[in-house]
Amino acid sequence: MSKLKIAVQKSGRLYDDSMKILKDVGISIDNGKDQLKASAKNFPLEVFYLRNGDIPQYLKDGVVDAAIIGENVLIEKGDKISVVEKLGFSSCKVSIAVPKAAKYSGVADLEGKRIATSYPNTVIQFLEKNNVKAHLHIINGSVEIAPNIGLADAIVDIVSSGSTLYKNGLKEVEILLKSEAVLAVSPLISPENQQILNKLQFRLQSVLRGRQSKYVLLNAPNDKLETIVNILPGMNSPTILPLAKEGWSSLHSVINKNEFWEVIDELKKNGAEGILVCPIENMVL
Ligand SMILES: Nc1ncnc2c1ncn2[C@@H]1O[C@H](COP(=O)(O)OP(=O)(O)OP(=O)(O)O)[C@@H](O)[C@H]1O
Ligand SMILES: O=P(O)(O)OC[C@H]1O[C@H](OP(=O)(O)OP(=O)(O)O)[C@H](O)[C@@H]1O
Ligand SMILES: [Mg+2]
Repeated sequence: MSKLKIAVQKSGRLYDDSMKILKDVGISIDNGKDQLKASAKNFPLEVFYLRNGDIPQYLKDGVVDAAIIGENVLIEKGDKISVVEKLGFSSCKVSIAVPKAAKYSGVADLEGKRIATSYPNTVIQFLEKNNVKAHLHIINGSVEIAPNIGLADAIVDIVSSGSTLYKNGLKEVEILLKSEAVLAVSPLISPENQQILNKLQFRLQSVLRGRQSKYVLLNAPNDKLETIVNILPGMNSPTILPLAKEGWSSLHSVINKNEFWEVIDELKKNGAEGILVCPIENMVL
């Protein structure tokens, strides 16, 4: 039987969350990452542990059928590779930064300047779009140090919390793109493996939906139920069950996890008691 070949980062920022999401969709992987290749026990899947930066080429060549990869890397070197699902972790930006004291009033200020980066294609595209000519200095890591050692006037690199920029005396001046981990697919995937990918994607979607939502249970006097239903955002058809206590009910529903905390005081003020908020593992539509 055919197996879907999926690449994940061997080690680095994407590794833990990639393995976690595969585990959460119920796939258990046999071997440790030292094997470079491992089979799933209970799903037709083989995992290849690779460098994030090498994955676009493996996808293009059809060496792997799919990958969990940083979207920014695909934008840099993944033409023809399609993204089928955003996975909601490893969020970051690819930004231009300059020394804190430097004057910057717009992209035109980069004309003739030296820019250090590990993402040359992304930078070239941005400069061309803005009709600016600059000199690129391509380096593989520790890009933020380049202005301090006199190697560049500006950098383009990943920014997340901004602390690396801060520590190196730099300020973010332009955001070129926003990125997160994604599920990408090879243009050469076979129809048979596409079927397996569809199954995997279905499971991923149910886990991602679950991660976005909370299951809420609360008790309330019957005469307050209508008000409470109206307070809860995006509530669709809550379950209402009578409690043993006369005149009271229990109300159950699923709500977006970001919305719940905003209304909790309102709920309490309107008579809700014993509020429980539980995680959801899977939400199958
Ligand atoms: N500070 C960060 N915060 C959030 N996400 C990040 C951060 N740095 C990188 N990422 C995301 O995680 C991906 C992997 O980053 P990481 O630094 O682990 O590997 P890499 O050096 O880019 O790749 P390779 O596996 O080829 O060594 C990046 O492509 C980006 O999408
Ligand atoms: O805005 P921040 O939260 O500080 O994150 C940004 C930093 O994180 C990444 O480096 P990483 O730590 O992955 O090291 P690397 O250069 O070895 O990949 C990236 O290259 C930036 O340097
Ligand atoms: Mg890194």
